[in-house]
Amino acid sequence: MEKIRISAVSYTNTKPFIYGLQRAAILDDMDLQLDIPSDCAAKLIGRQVDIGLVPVAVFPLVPEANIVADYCIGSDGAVNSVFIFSKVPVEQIRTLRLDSHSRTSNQLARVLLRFYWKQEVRLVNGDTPADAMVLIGDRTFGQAGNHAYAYDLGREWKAFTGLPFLYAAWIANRDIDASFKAAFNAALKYGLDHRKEVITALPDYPGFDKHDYLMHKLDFNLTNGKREAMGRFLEYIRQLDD
Ligand SMILES: C=C(O[C@@H]1C=C(C(=O)O)C=C[C@H]1O)C(=O)O
Repeated sequence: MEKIRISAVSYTNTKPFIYGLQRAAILDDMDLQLDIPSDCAAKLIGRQVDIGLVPVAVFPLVPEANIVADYCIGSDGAVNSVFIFSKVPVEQIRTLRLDSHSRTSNQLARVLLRFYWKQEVRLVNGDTPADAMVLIGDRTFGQAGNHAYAYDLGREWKAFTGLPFLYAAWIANRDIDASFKAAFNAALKYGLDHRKEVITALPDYPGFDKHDYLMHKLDFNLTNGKREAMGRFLEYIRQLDD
């Protein structure tokens, strides 16, 4: 059998899933690759992999996109790893630097600035100085106190919409065999059920509570509320360029 090629996020948020997949009966049926989120997206869109844990902002770009798992990267309120770090309060932000690792959170920042905070901002790339920047993943751990203003975008989305948020989901770009999907879901669940072991094996990050992050801030269940949030979010993204 051809191996199923899978791209998963290389951050701490995905470690419970990796723990489960590495102990799964289907381990030999998979070619598991770890990538930053923007590369997960590019590989799934370009058909270099069959399944990816991909940022929801790119769903419309994935050919034959179909969700293959009941688990995801989400939060219900603050997530503690998706931020706008800013030199000024949000109503004074004029320039925003995006994060090259991100697809969803860059768009979430733009959506919140436009429709929630009602700010017009200019986007800048690379090392260009800016009033504020988007930063996601492990590079944010313990960093909130080092910036004049830190806006947790999971918290702000909930304040805006009352909804949880879906950052990334397990998406395929073709039909996946039902028995593989069942085993894949079981492996993800096994990893989530063993989060305590995963947390114990992680390094400590100064000023960052890894237990709280993986047990409480991240919410891994792909609920109806998160699906609703995805629909709302994709609709806002469409309106951004109007
Ligand atoms: C919560 C997070 O969720 C993620 C954010 C993503 C994005 O902004 O494109 C994509 C995948 C997830 O890793 C995080 O990375 O901190």
